[in-house]
Amino acid sequence: MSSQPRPTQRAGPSVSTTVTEEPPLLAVDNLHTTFTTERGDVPAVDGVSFAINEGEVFGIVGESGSGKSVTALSLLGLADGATVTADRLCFRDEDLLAKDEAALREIRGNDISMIFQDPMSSLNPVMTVGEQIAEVVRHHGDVGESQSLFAELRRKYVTGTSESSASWQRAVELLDTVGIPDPADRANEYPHQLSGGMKQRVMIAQALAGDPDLIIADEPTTALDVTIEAQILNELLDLRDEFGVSIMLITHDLAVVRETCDRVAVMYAGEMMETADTRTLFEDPRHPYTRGLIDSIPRTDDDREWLDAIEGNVPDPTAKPQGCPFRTRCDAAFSLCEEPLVAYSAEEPGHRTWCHLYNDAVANDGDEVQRVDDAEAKQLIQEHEASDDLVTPQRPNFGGEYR
Ligand SMILES: Nc1ncnc2c1ncn2[C@@H]1O[C@H](COP(=O)(O)OP(=O)(O)OP(=O)(O)O)[C@@H](O)[C@H]1O
Ligand code: NI
Repeated sequence: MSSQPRPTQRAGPSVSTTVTEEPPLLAVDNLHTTFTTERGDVPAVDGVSFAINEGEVFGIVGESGSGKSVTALSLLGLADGATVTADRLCFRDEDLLAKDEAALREIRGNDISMIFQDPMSSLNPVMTVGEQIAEVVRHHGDVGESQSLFAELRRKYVTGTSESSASWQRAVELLDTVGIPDPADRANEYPHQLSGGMKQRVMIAQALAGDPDLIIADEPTTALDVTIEAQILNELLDLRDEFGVSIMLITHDLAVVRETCDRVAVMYAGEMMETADTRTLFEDPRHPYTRGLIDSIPRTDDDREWLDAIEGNVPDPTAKPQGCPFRTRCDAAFSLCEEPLVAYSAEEPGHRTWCHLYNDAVANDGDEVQRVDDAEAKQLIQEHEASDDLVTPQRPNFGGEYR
């Protein structure tokens, strides 16, 4: 993005990026989210698989319209008007698809929190920020204060939360944790009294109040200038280091990914293009789409226009080319690209590329096809599809029944 301060580069993934003994915190296998609209079905997420480990910062990156937000919303039952299916959608060993709305609400309050780009979508403009956080703290239930409806309404409309109460003090502590100066005073302010960066911090504090294991942050810094962005991202990384919370970071900015994420999934048109640990993705990008995204990261301050940006746009989900959805914009497209996509594993564990250039019957120099045996390649694709192992090499043994 620019040479302005960025979060410092962490020394590589802090968590094993490969096969873990423990089941992942979140396991998503073959997720499909289809909206039913007047103009027909919109397959916004079309067969996405990934896993997030404990304490990991996992990035999802892709251009606008690639299905990042819908993926996140689908995990928590928030994709209104959509049908969500998956071979597996598990938080720890719990099947999220089997949960009803009340159970999902509990999970959203206590296990998985979401932070959005626009803080005002989650902050209440007529409540002080301390009040809003204290409410979440009480709901989480570890301060022993009454959370009866009457008590909450009385606090909300009459007394306010007492500043000597444990929930208020916890709220102030959380505001301090996320780097808000003078937190005791700030707690008494309303959202509109705070700058964009401070509002975003309040949202993070609110997300933390339920003591979650996973924070899903959807473009949390996109609306902020780069300096504030760097601070907020650092704040998020500190939370991971301090509390071991896992973070799913959604962004269209690969520069942000490079400096914050342990592992990353590149999405395009509702599908996976490539997954790898972050260092591998930047050192050895395999998918032409990933290369295009990396090439379009501005290198200097003056270079803000994305000179090498990939031409064209993400196709509408209703009008995707069959086979690889990227092929119509891809310089390396060749005869096989109309065949269904499968994941090809690279040498580095967990590095997978959904691109037929990496079919064993294709000889390529990583950019261009040198030779292809079509019949053999198609055969391999079919065998590949049948072999679930290749698509999810880390598949843990849950032993449950999943839709
Ligand atoms: N409620 C909805 N009804 C119909 N289509 C939808 C709905 N929500 C999203 N979509 C479509 O799903 C696709 C993916 O959208 P999504 O918001 O997930 O993209 P994104 O990767 O988050 O993009 P951005 O970077 O702009 O936030 C888009 O084509 C979008 O138009
Ligand atoms: Ni989005």
